[in-house]
Amino acid sequence: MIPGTKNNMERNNINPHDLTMASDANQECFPSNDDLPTVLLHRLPSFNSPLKEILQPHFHLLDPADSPEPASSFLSSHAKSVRALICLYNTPLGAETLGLLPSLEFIVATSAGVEHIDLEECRGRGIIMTNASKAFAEDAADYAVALLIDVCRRISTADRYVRAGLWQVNRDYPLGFKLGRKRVGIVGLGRIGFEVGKRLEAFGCSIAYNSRQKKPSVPFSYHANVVDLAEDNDALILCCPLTEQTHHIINREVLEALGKEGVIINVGRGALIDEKLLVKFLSRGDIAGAGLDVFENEPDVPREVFELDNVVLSPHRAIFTPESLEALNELVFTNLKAFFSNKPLQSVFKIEGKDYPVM
Ligand SMILES: O=CC(=O)O
Repeated sequence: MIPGTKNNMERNNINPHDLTMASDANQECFPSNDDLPTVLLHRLPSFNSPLKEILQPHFHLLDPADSPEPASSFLSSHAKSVRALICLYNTPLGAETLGLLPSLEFIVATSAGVEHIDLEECRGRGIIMTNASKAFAEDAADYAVALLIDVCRRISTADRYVRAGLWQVNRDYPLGFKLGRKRVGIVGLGRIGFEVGKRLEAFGCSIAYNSRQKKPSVPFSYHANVVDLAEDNDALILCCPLTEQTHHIINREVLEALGKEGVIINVGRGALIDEKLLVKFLSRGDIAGAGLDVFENEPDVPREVFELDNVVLSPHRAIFTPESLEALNELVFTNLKAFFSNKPLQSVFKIEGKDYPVM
């Protein structure tokens, strides 16, 4: 366990600058301050300031946010020696920025999804990459299941009903429907999708999935095609990364196959769904409901869904808890330490060939 995360620091009253996290391997690797590898902070989430404190003693950190210069001129003049980079999911990392970093060997994405990173460019340059789904999978899966239960049992709607004083007026609040024994199709069986499946099995649901390849070691049934998955299931839960192949993977054909009783939950990325079409299907009752943590143009949410009681909305928060941020900080630190000590990385994904990241 990494000692320097905020919760731990508060609990244990530790000063992050006193941390002695450098292992023997680290000491061998970084014998003096001058030899600390340069790590660029390509924007950190504002709510995750402990990460900087954790990394500070072990790496030479370069943070454009500390400089009054615009990021691009800062990078042109200071970033030639950057060997590793930490980046945030909604900050694009394109060929132009990567071109300012000739020594870059390693990218640490602090997100599960990496559609903001130019993967082709990284592949071409042989840059290694890790993402954060290992830290986030359990919390994202809890949230996906919570959204599904909320939509099925109408919990958010019931909350609004009670708060509006409608219970006194009408005792017949409409029934929701049972989750147990429902058939659930998971789109994308990476770490998050697998955790969703595990949880829903415990509720007595039957689980099927679609992903690029059948996974020999999982007990869930595989559908090579999302239309078939929608046809055969009562709910779809989207957990896959956004790529050219998965953009609008939920299209008219899939929504029609899901049908009037079908529910869709999205904790992946907004653009996995053709959002305008989804709104039409929801408004007309052509699918039963949706639980949406992500949207095509965040933070904009189509106004029409505000009127719909069969939709539960959430501001892209599925992955975040204090615990998952603590796990993220641990993962980022462990991976950087491992990379610069030539040790195996956690949650690395291959970026040669046609491989895409797992969420
Ligand atoms: O949505 C957030 C992430 O991809 O980590």
